[in-house]
Amino acid sequence: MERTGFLEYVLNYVKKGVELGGFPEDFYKILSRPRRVLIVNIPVRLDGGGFEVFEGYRVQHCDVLGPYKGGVRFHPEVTLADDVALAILMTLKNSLAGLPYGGAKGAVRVDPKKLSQRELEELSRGYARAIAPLIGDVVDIPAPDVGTNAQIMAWMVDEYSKIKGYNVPGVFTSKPPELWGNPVREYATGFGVAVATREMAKKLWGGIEGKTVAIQGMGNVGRWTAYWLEKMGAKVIAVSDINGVAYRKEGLNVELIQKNKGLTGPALVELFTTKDNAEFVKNPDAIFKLDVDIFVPAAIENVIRGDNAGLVKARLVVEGANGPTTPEAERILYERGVVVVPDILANAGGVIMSYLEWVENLQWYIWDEEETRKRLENIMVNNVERVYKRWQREKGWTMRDAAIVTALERIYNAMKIRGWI
Ligand SMILES: NC(=O)C1=CN([C@@H]2O[C@H](COP(=O)(O)OP(=O)(O)OC[C@H]3O[C@@H](n4cnc5c(N)ncnc54)[C@H](O)[C@@H]3O)[C@@H](O)[C@H]2O)C=CC1
Ligand SMILES: O=C(O)CCC(=O)C(=O)O
Repeated sequence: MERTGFLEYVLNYVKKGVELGGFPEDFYKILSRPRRVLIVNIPVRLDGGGFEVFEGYRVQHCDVLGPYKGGVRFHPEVTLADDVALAILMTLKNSLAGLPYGGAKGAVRVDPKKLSQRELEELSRGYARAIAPLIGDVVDIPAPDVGTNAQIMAWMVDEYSKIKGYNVPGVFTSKPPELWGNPVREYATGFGVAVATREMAKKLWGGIEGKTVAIQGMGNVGRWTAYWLEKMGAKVIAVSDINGVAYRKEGLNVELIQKNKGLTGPALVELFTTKDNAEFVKNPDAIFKLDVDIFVPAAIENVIRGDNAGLVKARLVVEGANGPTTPEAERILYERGVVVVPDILANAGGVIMSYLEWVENLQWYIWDEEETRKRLENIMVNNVERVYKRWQREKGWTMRDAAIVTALERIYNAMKIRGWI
């Protein structure tokens, strides 16, 4: 497997965590490799005739704390090494959140936007069939990530249930509310990012009210972060996607997100410029340089790098995406006094909500939306508080160091007590 920059960066962060936490070197040796990797090839009959075969993966990184858990990415450029990096992040994230889960991640090398609805369904069902021997509701529980959504989870859970011959609702999470899902999961990651931002804004400035925000990426995470941050009193003045940035100094009309639930990505950015008088800046990278209090990268990994970290004007960066900040950028931001709330803390709302949905599914029980959101919010608030306190105690550490060491402690203790190390 060829290592990508992303995997190198994640391993670099883990290695630093193992050193800072005073763990034995063998612990790093174990964590630096996934327990199991499955490579699959999925043939799909194309509408125009003929077949395309798509390569996919399911990486199971570590299950010391419980069943493997993590999303599935549909992206044309995703590699096996990226998937390993994402699976390692899931092990850390699930540990930090206090969930009874290990870490995993899946991926298919495909641009889902280029498939028809029928082709997408065939691919999703084909992927579920291909990984079926290695997953299960107490074994490995996938969910959405970039390029996948609740409809895709519905096809996958249906396919898996057909193989088993009975309904298995808990084998995939983030399903539609009509099919064993919980309405909170659709916005859970963005809601969690907003809660983490609000809690950190209280620490830095005494509150979130009136603080200006720029958000990169208007997919599932970005758009719901914008929605909830505005509800909490922040002023979202810029949002971006691959084609460019929508900017309005007085604050964007974020209600448009709720009113146009079907729209995401570039289409949503365009809506702000046509319906909300926002200025459109054609260069998507303009988002980094804006004079705002808070910047939320919520698109993809490796976007804040050594070459642009110096341009970030925000005092607080909250990682909605997984792995958006490279180690070099992290050092530059740290030296400039920019606080970075790390991915494994900030975007854990998605998997925390997945856990709540899974608990409902295993018991065939249903919680209502308000009750579930309250549970999610309490867990997020407690987790931010725990990591913040640890960070304050350890001079010279970044907030990521504090989060990773806290996550590693739980994993190490479980390995120790099980006799694995
Ligand atoms: N969906 C979830 O529940 C969770 C997602 N994440 C992470 O959050 C990030 C976003 O995920 P989703 O919102 O689910 O994906 P998504 O596929 O719904 O949206 C991603 C958006 O980012 C845009 N984008 C890609 N590159 C960009 C760039 N350079 N500049 C601006 N926009 C760009 C895409 O066009 C798309 O609209 C990923 O890193 C993912 O791993 C993390 C935790 C949970
Ligand atoms: O909800 C889940 O299990 C997936 C979450 C995920 O993939 C992530 O946090 O990156």
